Amino acid sequence: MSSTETVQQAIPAELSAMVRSVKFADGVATIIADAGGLGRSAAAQLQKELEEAVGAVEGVHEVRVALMADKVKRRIIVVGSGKGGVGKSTLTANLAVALARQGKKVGVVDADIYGPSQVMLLDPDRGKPRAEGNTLIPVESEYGVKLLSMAQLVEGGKAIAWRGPMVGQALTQMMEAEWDDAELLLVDLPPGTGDVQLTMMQKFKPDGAVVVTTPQDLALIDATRAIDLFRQAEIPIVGVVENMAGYVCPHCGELSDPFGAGGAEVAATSMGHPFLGRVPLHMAIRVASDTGTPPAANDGEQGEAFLAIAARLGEWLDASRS
Ligand SMILES: Nc1ncnc2c1ncn2[C@@H]1O[C@H](COP(=O)(O)OP(=O)(O)OP(=O)(O)O)[C@@H](O)[C@H]1O
Repeated sequence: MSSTETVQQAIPAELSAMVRSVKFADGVATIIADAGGLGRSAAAQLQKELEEAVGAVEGVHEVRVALMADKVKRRIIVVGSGKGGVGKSTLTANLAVALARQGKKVGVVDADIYGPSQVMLLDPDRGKPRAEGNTLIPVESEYGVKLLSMAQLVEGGKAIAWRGPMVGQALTQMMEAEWDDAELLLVDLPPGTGDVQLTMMQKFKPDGAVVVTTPQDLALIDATRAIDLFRQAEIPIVGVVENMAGYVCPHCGELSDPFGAGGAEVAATSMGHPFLGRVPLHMAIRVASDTGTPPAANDGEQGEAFLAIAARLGEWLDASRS
């Protein structure tokens, strides 16, 4: 006759430390195990091994395994800009890679539904996300960053002409994907203040927003508008980044300021928000980005500005941990 004790004895010694309770009644063995700290596949393996070991016990007709997992406290940081083309996607990809290098588990959501560019930046091999039921499984980029982008879900080169509700659904599917152990989601927003931003703020309440601008007056005015939108939605502003700040001549290395200089810092400070740093306009940044090798993945000069801004974001995340 099988009993709770015989079921317990059937559990392999190397798994028993994870088992919290075992019950056996009417042919059904119920096991509760602690899968905290285990990744998705290790947890699935633990479940399978328990089912096999206990299922082999005479008199056991059914094995029910319940795994307790650590609840990952996942935070959401959106990267926005008032205006297109200021380098929001480039910054998002490089911040993600830099934070992953610091040991953070990071996911990137490319919410720039109409002009997704994270695949080119982070996963030029163009992996396809899998789906389990209705849940998407993000692609693992080679930089240790998980990625979901509309570009993975639609055919390359096709224009995306969606209406508001469809955009909201696509965003929701990406945000509610199986992000597993990711503790931080960086969301690359489309430029401006449209449907995606509103859905994002109302439904997912980001923990903070990074606003990117270039030094031109027009970009700064638009950035101010983006900051205002976040402020109205009570999303804390992590800070402002000035991209394309100063042109580094690829021939002589001289720095000039075709778009002006320092405007973003002045604007951020006057609104009472931190200035996170500036990234120079450098041809090597564009070339590296276009070939899917974010400068922050390497120790070269072009990655330095991104690494410094990522460190500031990391400090902000640590300081605002509840
Ligand atoms: N600091 C930089 N130096 C050189 N090129 C840059 C820099 N930042 C961005 N770029 C280039 O500028 C272009 C626009 O950048 P990116 O796509 O990141 O902007 P965006 O704000 O996300 O644009 P969109 O509005 O299309 O989403 C890209 O070709 C990118 O490689």
